[in-house]
Amino acid sequence: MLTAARKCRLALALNQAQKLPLFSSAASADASQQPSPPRAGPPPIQVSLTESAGRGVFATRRIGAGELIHTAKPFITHPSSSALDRVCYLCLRKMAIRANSAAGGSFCSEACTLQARAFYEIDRKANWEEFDEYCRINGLKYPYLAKRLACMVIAGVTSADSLNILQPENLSTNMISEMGKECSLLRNAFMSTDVKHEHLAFLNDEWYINVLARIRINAFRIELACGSYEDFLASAAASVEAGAAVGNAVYILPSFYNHDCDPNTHIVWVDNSDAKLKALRDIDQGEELRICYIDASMDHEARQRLLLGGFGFQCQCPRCLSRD
Ligand SMILES: C[S@@+](CC[C@H](N)C(=O)[O-])C[C@H]1O[C@@H](n2cnc3c(N)ncnc32)[C@H](O)[C@@H]1O
Repeated sequence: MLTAARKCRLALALNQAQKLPLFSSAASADASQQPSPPRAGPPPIQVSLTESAGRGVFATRRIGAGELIHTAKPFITHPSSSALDRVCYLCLRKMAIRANSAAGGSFCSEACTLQARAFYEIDRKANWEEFDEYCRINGLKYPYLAKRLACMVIAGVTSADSLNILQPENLSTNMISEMGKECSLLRNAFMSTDVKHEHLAFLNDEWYINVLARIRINAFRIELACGSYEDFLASAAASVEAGAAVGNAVYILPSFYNHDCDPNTHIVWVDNSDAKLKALRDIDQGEELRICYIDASMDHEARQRLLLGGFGFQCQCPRCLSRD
């Protein structure tokens, strides 16, 4: 049973989420048929509390196997360092490597240029040498998502608390103390620019730790699938090109999907960071939609270890309970 206070908190959180551009449209496509054009209207899902895994995503009607449930726009993206000169700064679409491409990244389209212009300008003002070097030596990727979010906040395109709706990871004292260094490198990079100090007031250790705790548990590694959008609709689970990782991204609605080692839903990226959620089998109205956070081909022990270490929960899905 939900208490009135929990219902109220959930309603507030979802109301906040609905103000963000979470998804573009829902589409219907049976695996055996030609893909049909995207259908307008809200996707057939809702976020509600689960029995034991916090919030989750539930079907509001029967969803057929192969159906594209919805497409979600990312809230924050960042290219991986190896892909910086070959993917779009904003949407991570692959581009031809250009000899004269800007050091801080370039864009695939006018639309991406316009959408990112304000925070791209902030990004380009700062000297990232020390920050990049620290991340490179320590093999860190998530600080780049925090850096992008900081640029967006400074540019005024989002608020400093915009990720608070997402579940945070419980961080160890060790992790928290290491984050202090990352935060000071991030802050120092902006301090050397003409950004007004009052616009940097949010950028303290507490903000950084809160943001990283959410990014660590909710960020997706973006790997583009082989083939076209039609291939994606027609196949059960699109395959991924070798070395296809183009970056990382944080979404709002996809972050509410819980994990299952035998999932009924699959998330793929076809040509950019727009996430496509597709039903892997028939899903009943009211059933929870779950994706797999890890490589489902691993054995039971390895899956449990990874989920506990990386996401902080002991998987109790039917497959794990049967020790498969
Ligand atoms: C990406 S979030 C999913 C949404 C989350 N339940 C929420 O309320 O925001 C991942 C977190 O959800 C919980 N979770 C996801 N799948 C789970 C599962 N199969 N069993 C238990 N907890 C799960 C864990 O706390 C995990 O760290």
